[in-house]
Amino acid sequence: MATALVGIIMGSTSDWDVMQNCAQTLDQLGVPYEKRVMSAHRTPDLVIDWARGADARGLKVIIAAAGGAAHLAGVAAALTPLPVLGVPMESASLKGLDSLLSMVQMPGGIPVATFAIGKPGAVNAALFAAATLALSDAKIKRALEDYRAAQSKKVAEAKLP
Ligand SMILES: Nc1c(C(=O)O)ncn1[C@@H]1O[C@H](COP(=O)(O)O)[C@@H](O)[C@H]1O
Repeated sequence: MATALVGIIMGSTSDWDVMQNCAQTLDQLGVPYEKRVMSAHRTPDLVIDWARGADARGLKVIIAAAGGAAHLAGVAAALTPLPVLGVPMESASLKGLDSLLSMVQMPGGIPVATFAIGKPGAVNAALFAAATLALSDAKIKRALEDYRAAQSKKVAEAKLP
């Protein structure tokens, strides 16, 4: 199995329903990844160990998903020099606005590149991670070009009822 280049982490198994779209997109592009559930609130020691070791394990990009008081991405970003992409999960009470704001409003100095709430963000974070890797990987670049071409064809050929 190829060494993982992307680490997908999420605050709860309840985030997987949405985040499987991120994993599927990376699968489509042939980008190797690892995926883990961990929480800055519920498993702080695990997050510290995992994020501190991510760079040395060969990961290049981290995608962190969380909902509500979504601190996971920010805490991971504080623990690693790797780029961290945040995907806010839709929350039951505030529809994900809480997740979005707690992820995007990072203090200066520790960036989290924050994507749209829910599935569009999950897919786009995977595409963005792949685009970052494509800067130095011709195979991933071709896979991204093919993805775009297929997407354009689908839209151009769409039939309305
Ligand atoms: N925001 C965080 C963090 C964190 O930021 O560390 N850990 C869990 N959670 C979020 O809590 C929500 C509810 O979790 P449960 O469904 O397990 O109660 C999830 O969306 C998760 O990402």
